[in-house]
Amino acid sequence: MAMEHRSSTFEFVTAEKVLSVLSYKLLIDAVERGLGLFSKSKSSSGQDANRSSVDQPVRTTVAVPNKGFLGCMPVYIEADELLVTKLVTFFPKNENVPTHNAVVAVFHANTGVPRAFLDGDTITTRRTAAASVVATKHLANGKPTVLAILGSGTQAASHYEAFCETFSSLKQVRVWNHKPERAKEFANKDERRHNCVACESVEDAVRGADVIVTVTSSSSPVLMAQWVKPGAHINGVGACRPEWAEIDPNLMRSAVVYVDSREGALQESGDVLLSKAEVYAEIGEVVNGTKTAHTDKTTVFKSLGMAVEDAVAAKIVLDELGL
Ligand SMILES: NC(=O)C1=CN([C@@H]2O[C@H](COP(=O)(O)OP(=O)(O)OC[C@H]3O[C@@H](n4cnc5c(N)ncnc54)[C@H](OP(=O)(O)O)[C@@H]3O)[C@@H](O)[C@H]2O)C=CC1
Ligand SMILES: O=C(O)C1=NCCCC1
Repeated sequence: MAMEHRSSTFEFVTAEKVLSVLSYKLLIDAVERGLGLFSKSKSSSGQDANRSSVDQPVRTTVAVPNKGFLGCMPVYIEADELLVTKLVTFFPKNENVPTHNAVVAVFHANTGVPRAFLDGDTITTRRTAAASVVATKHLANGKPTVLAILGSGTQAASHYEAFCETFSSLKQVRVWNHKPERAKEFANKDERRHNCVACESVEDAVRGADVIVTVTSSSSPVLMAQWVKPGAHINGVGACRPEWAEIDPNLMRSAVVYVDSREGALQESGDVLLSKAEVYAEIGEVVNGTKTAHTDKTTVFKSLGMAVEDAVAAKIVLDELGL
């Protein structure tokens, strides 16, 4: 559907179209490259021939008191001539409508003229799981056989899909939710029941797990240090406000902590700020080979979500649809 915009036209890409082309196979490679470009951009000087320019400020947010917030996430990726911004809302108390809603706007980088508007929900859902997969590929200690997912909402579903598709070594996925019936519903879906079990407690879910994903809207820790197997890898995906946390501060302090953006984490992540944990590296630095993947230690990838991930996802959609 083309929309008139002054003398030019731009496309509106529906949720169905995004879903039809945004495969994890394409996305995981693209997100990995995007994370690398983002971290390389800041670590090299303007004189460096290998410099890769990514201009991505930390997300700005406006709050709707007692309800949620609107986040604005712009980025320019010079190497791909991508000028993109996502607008995303998070209203955690929503019932019967999604808690996250997003649109992604893509502009022509040479003129600034709008090029396309994309439904942003699948982009947000899938690129976040793709980022966790990338971190897990680099940081997990060997091939994971047991995955624990804390939370049973939209991100739980995308992480289940992306991890099962990527890690053929997985034998069991355990899911916990603060409302146990929802964990059971999640695990009993036809396409999941062959390898997915619902657990009554977080401890039962994470005991012995190789990889743990926290995808809750909790503002206080749900994952405690004493339950985690030494050497496990944790993807901390929720708790995107400076006063919120999902992970025990003791676990944050004792693990090797990786983030998507150091600057973002130091402004937005309660898990990092409240625990005063040291941030060892950006995951993009590991991708670039400039920081070590401490696979033998307990590792946390604290994900907050970045516009660079949305932009590379939007590029896949536009390329695949020939727009
Ligand atoms: N890092 C990133 O890039 C991104 C992070 N996120 C974050 O990931 C998290 C999950 O997002 P999403 O799956 O889309 O959200 P959903 O609303 O779909 O799911 C939220 C989950 O958290 C559970 N939950 C709600 N309140 C609590 C609580 N107090 N304690 C424990 N669990 C709770 C919900 O259970 P129930 O429904 O049964 O109440 C549900 O299982 C959120 O924090 C979100 O902001 C999201 C997008 C990107
Ligand atoms: O990156 C995103 O998109 C989001 N991150 C944190 C929660 C809101 C959406």
